Amino acid sequence: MIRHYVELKDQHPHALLLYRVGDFFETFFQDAIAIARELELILTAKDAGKDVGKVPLAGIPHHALDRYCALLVEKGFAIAVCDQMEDAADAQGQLVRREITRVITPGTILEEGMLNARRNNFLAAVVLAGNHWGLAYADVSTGEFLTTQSQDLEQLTQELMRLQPSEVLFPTNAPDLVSLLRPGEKSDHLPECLPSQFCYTLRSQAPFVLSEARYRLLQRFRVRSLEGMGCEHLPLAVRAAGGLLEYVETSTEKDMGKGKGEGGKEEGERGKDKKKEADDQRDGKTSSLIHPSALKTFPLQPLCTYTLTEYLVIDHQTRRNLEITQTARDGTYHGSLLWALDKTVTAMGSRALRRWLLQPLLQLTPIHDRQDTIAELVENGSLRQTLQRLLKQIYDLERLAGRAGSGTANARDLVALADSLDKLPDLGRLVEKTRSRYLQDLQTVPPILEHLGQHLHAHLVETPPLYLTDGNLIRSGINAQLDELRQQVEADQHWIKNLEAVERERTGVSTLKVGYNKTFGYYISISRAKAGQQVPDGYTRKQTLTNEERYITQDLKERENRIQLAQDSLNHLEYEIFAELRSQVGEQAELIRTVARSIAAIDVLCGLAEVAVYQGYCRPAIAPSREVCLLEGRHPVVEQSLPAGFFVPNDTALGSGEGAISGQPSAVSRQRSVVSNQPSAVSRQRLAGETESETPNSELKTQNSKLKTQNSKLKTQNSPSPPFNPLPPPDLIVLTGPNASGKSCYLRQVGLIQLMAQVGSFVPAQTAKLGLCDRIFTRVGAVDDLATGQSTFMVEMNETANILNHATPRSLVLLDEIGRGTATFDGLSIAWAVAEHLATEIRARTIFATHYHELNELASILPNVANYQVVVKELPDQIIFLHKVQPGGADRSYGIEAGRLAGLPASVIQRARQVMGQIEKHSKIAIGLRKGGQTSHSTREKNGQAYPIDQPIEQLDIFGEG
Ligand SMILES: Nc1ncnc2c1ncn2[C@@H]1O[C@H](COP(=O)(O)OP(=O)(O)OP(=O)(O)O)[C@@H](O)[C@H]1O
Repeated sequence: MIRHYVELKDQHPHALLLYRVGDFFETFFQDAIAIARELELILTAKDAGKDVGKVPLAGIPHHALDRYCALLVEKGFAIAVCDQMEDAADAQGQLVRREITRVITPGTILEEGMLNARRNNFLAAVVLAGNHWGLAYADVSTGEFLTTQSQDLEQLTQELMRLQPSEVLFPTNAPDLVSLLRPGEKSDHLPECLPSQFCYTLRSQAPFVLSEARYRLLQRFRVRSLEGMGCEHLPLAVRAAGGLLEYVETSTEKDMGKGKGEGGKEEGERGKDKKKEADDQRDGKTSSLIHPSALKTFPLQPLCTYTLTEYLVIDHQTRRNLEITQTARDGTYHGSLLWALDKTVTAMGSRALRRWLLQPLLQLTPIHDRQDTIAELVENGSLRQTLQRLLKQIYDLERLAGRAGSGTANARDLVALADSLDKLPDLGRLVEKTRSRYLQDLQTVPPILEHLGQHLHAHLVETPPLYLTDGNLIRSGINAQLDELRQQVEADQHWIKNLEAVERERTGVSTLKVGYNKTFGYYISISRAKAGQQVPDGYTRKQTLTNEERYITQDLKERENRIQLAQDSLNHLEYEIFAELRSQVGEQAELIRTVARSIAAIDVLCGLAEVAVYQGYCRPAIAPSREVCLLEGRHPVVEQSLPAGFFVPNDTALGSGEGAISGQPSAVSRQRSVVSNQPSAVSRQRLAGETESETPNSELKTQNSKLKTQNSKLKTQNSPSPPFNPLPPPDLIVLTGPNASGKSCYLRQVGLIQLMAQVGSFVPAQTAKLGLCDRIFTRVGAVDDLATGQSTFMVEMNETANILNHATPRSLVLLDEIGRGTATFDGLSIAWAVAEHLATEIRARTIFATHYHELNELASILPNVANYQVVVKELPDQIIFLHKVQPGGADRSYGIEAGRLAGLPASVIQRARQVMGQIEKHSKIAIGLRKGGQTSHSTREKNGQAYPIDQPIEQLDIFGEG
């Protein structure tokens, strides 16, 4: 047995091998040590013979296989399940025949209990060629199969972070090709651009070679060219997709028992195995893990090619900072944007919403389509509610179709699918008179699906058993042979039922009974007292118990055999009829999934309409401009977390000019860019203490005033703009305010509203006018990244560098404090330079929240910068947070007050106040900057750059009085 184990292990070295021995799935050697550690099981030892000695052993009870497998897969292990294919008794002293029945890897799960209904389970494949890359991904449970190709490895990392694949295939020339690298495991064969938190399966290069990959795709989808799939001319995308397909196809081949090993099955033995499967399942012996005789192949949808530029780019940091699908603090769903918006009623809808939030759109038409549908569902509340009631009754069609297509659906799955298909005509009628595109998509139900639902109902009983080989799946009146067999079994069972009365009368033994047990089958029992007197004619003793004797008769045995045979034929026939039904469903898997996607979209839109109604959202006007214009905007998550009416809404006005969107700068932006060519000079002059009237560049001034006029004109045309500030909307807002006043909240609210608008959702504001943006960047208080050995400050600088290198005038940049992790003046200088660069060189729409009040100076230097502050009310002993954003800059942070509220000892607070007094009195830099350069600055040249220097700074005497 150990030798067989080792042989199998050699064939599946990347997987933990669970080997059925009686009631346990055992593991030996390293696998035993691994599962004992991972599952907290007891590690024992087994004697493996004289030559080997004791080997480590750990096992799990057979009935708990699914649960333990789910745990292991979640931890990133692959598992090979080796089951017994015959009873130990049948083996007659030989080694029991065993086979690998299923190989599960994190990316190829189909088992319902192991999948999260509300999110996709992606398997990805990556191909690299220098700085270029190809990425394909598939969800084998829902059939999605996509591929793309691009350059810039950073983008690849970001795309993988968006997908969060459960397993990534990577071709390499590594000698150890079969190993599966668990999250965090390092390998020399993995390039740095592949994030280490995923599971990697190293594959050979062969299936990823272009010709091989292309051929496989052509074969699979029965096409002559990949043109229709959009990737004929994208070699890296084709290679990744072909390599992924090969993995999926070979995993199923393996699962089908095509692998070598002791138990390679002959065709003739299949029937016997089915019977064995039936027996085992009846006895509750086997797990519900997909059986090899059932698993065909994963039905994947035709390959789709996508480009990264189709969607709003949200990098991983921004996804985390905006808490789109999980909170930044503890990674929970509760408290995320998804949580606030998810009012879907189906698993398909929930998965779709997650996808939509992670891929906001860049094109106006699809955004308008979604908005139109939400608007219709907002207006027509009764339609929305009836739709949601109906949607609730629809099961996960995407995954049910997948299980049918892969031959793993059970009868309950098909009944659920039929019930769901039955609802389609009702859905169609309900949306008959609707106007918007998504609702109209549901108007026509493909007749073939309507018929399929009826067909399934006509064949399958209402509540079939869980196991397929137990019979009682198919209704009577469907198949003549089935009816005949059933009648025969019923007649024989009737005969046995009557036997007790007949035999009592014939033998005169009134206590005679007819019974059944698994070992002996049917028997006649007579109490021992009576049996002692007289054994009736034709009775053969079979078993003696304390109080009774058990007999059989020839007639009874014959009937029993007939019942058994008929029942076996019956179960077999039912299974065959069922399998035929299942493959009919499988043939329609693609069509079912198309309908499922329309249903999922409607579910999402109904949910978004519901949130819009109950939370009072508005439909944003989206235009190809640079505007962010919000009246009474709110944070969608914080608002829902606070009691009704507690959230303080705030206005936002940012950015103007249209040209940047289309790539053709408008007059306004052209003029602004003239300004942007000169800013450093201006700011340097300001910093150097020159007043505006002394500015030599009078042309610049004229440009600026023209710009202001144009912007205010634009603003009037683009009403409704909030009556927020009479000046043209700035490109950069410097946002100051005390600790905990609401700066971060405001910043994120603007980002989330922009994102929601590009998802097509209504937004939490009274009115909203938003330009399409190409990227949202955020930089929010960093934490040490110990894993990569980066300090807080370095993480912050990396993130800032990324923003400055990639932001465009179409981007929205949200900066929550920069430069905090270093010396105050270093930090302030960096913050200043970053803000200046964003406002003048990049001209991205930016909100810069900061405690460096000195940055307020920028607004008086640069025309496209404005100051806002979150105001508080100061009482003698405390401050009251008003959470209101208003024009102007705060001059204090009330940090010491925040410390007092947090419970710092009174003596520390008092001392801090004293120290602050001293610093304020003596810090020339701070005072100088705050006074807007009115103090005597001078400039000097260094490396060709002008920069300000202050009067020599006095040594601060913060410990004394003077
Ligand atoms: N507009 C608002 N209405 C009601 N409550 C708000 C509002 N904005 C923020 N808050 C509340 O105030 C708390 C603090 O807000 P936030 O974290 O945004 O402050 P902050 O100014 O960024 O503070 P710090 O400078 O210390 O980072 C939030 O957790 C939220 O509960």
